[in-house]
This record gives sequence, C-alpha cells and structure tokens, in this order.
Amino acid sequence: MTQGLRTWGWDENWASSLEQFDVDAEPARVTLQHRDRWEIQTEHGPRTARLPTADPSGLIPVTGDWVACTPGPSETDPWSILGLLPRRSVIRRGAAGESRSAQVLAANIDRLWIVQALDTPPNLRSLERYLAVGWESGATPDIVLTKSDLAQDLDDAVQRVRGIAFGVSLWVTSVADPSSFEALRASLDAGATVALLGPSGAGKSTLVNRLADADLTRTGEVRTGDRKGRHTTTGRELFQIHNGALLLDTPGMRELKVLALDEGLDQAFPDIEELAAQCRFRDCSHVSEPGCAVLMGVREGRLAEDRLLSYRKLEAEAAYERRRVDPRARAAQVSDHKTSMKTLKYHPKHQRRD
Ligand SMILES: Nc1nc2c(ncn2[C@@H]2O[C@H](COP(=O)(O)OP(=O)(O)OP(=O)(O)O)[C@@H](O)[C@H]2O)c(=O)[nH]1
Ligand SMILES: [Zn+2]
Repeated sequence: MTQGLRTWGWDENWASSLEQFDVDAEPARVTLQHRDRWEIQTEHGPRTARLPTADPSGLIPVTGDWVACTPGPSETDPWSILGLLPRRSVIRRGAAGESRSAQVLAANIDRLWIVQALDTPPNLRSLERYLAVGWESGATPDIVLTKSDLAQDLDDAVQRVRGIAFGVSLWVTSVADPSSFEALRASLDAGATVALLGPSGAGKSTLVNRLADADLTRTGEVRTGDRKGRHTTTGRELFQIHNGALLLDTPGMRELKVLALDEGLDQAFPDIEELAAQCRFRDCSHVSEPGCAVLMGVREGRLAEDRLLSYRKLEAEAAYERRRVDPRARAAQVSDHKTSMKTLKYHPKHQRRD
C-alpha cells in the first residue's frame, strides 16, 4: 500500500516504526513546513496536515520528515500527524543571532549539495564549515560551484576547492553551459533526496530550476501553474523532478553556525585526523604540544595553516555549543576546572547557564 510513496523515498525499514502508532496510521512525507501546518505527500496524493498533540519526543516535523498520520474526517479536512518516524539524517544549524535554540533545516536527506558561486574567489573556510555540518547531518555532501562563467581564474578556483574537498564530489555549473546541469542531473537517482545548502545568491534556486526544467522556486516571485499564486519565497519545499529525484531548496543564510560536531569534523578534515594520529599525546590539541604531528605538518608545508585554524575554530565552536546544551558536557568541563578554581561554584559565569 505504500508503493506510491516509494517514489518519495519511502522504504520498508520505516514500516515497523509506523506500527507503534494507531492501527490506522499511514505514512506520509513532509514536503513543506508552515508555522502551524504541514504539506504532506500521502499514498493518496498531497494533503495538508496538523499536529493535534506534540510528538512525545517533543520534535516538530520538518521538511523531509516521515510522519505517521491519519486522514481527516472528510476529504477536505486536514490530516492529523501522530508522530515522527525515525530520522535517517538531520541537517541542523545553530540559530542565527543570539538565539540559543538549534534550527532543524531538513530531515532524511541523502545528498547535500553545498553550493558556492565562483563570481568571487572560493571561500575555503566557509566550505569547510558547510562540509562539517554536512557530514555531521548523516547525508553525503557534494560541492557544487556555480557561476563558472563569472570566475576570474576557473582552474585555480577549482584546484583550490579540490584541495579541501576530501571524499566529496565536486561539480561546476554555469547558466552559460546547459550541459553542466545535465551532468548534475544524471548523477541523481530516482527517489533520492537532495538538499541544497549555501549562502544567499549562491545560485541554489537557479540550479533547482534548471534541474526541474521549470521555474519552480524563482525567488521573490509567485509561482504559476499548478500551485497558482502560492508564495514560495519561504523555500524549503521538497518536490520531485522528472527523473524521480527529490529536491529541497533552502533559503540562503548569512551565517552557518555549527552545533555539536563529532564525526562531521573528522570527515571534513581527514587530513588533519590522519596527522593527529601521529601526535605524541592522544589528547593533543595541536596548539603547542611537543611531538605534535599536526603542527609538524604545517611546518613542513603538508597542511595549510589556515586550514588548521579553521579546524580549531569549528572544534571550539562545537565544544561551546555542546556545553551550552548538554549539562553533562558542562559538568565535565566544570570538574576539569574545579581543581584549579575552588570558588568555581560562586563564579558568576557558572551560576546561571540554562
Ligand atoms: N552569470 C551567472 N549568474 C548566475 C548563475 N547562476 C545563478 N546566477 C544568478 O545569481 C543570482 C542569484 O541566484 P539564485 O539562484 O537566486 O541564488 P540562491 O542561492 O537561490 O539565493 P537565495 O534564494 O537568496 O538563497 C541570480 O540573479 C541568478 O540569475 C550562473 O551560472 N551564472
Ligand atoms: Zn597534535
């Protein structure tokens, strides 16, 4: 009965999770999240859904999520979301500004296209940040460099990006070269979910439009055709393109704050991890320790110093975020300091932090 949903990325691994909900529960995929309602793709086609009671886990469905739901009393009533099915991948970032909560951008993404434009020299530090977040999400990141027609020195730019793109595919596109989009499209499998992530103006919507062969998400405009007059400037809508792949554009962001990074950091910096394995101390912080193989790598020109600084910065940010949200990590840090700071308990910095 979930045959049709297979084209939306459904697989039977989710079936057992569905059973723990109401016997009448049906699976559906969230294609768009509004403030208090969700567009979902059901076995019967697209529907609107509401969340009558919060999921026991307190999680709010986001675009890409699989949810258990039940139909409304009549054809025109919204469906009810009963809860979330387990997430296979989650793209999160720290909320912008001073806000303390994390923002979940999308779930169950298979591939993540990290998009950056070549109209200015590539920003390797930004790409490293996106890659760490990308790997951490559980999806597989790719890098897509757009606007190659505007690059001053294309070969040099691509070369430099290649130098930090460990284990990720690198694509170069330009509106001046339609075949560049074909190559990208050919790499997509039917039923695979791809999210685009990158700063505003990077060319994400343009990519999506080219791949979809239609003006689906033209920024700042109102969509025509089947979804007449509906604003799509909020982005983040999951939809299917002709070859069956599922695309999700995300709104451009000014800054990408990282949250906890574990494997994400290692996967984005395998060169540093490899060197670090040779450090004399297992908990080497690669700052000034004797026998540090990472610092040696920098001295010998095998590792760019900027890259090490970028790694350290991301690591420090992630550690800060972890302490902020995880009381145990915070406690561990506090006990580290306790020996040297007996009055810590009364230290103003540690009194409140919740
Ligand atoms: N010359 C050139 N311009 C491009 C190319 N791709 C996109 N652009 C232009 O770059 C601008 C920004 O493109 P968008 O696709 O709207 O960028 P975006 O990443 O979706 O931006 P947000 O929606 O703000 O996140 C538009 O004016 C596009 O026409 C390209 O390959 N070459
Ligand atoms: Zn070291």
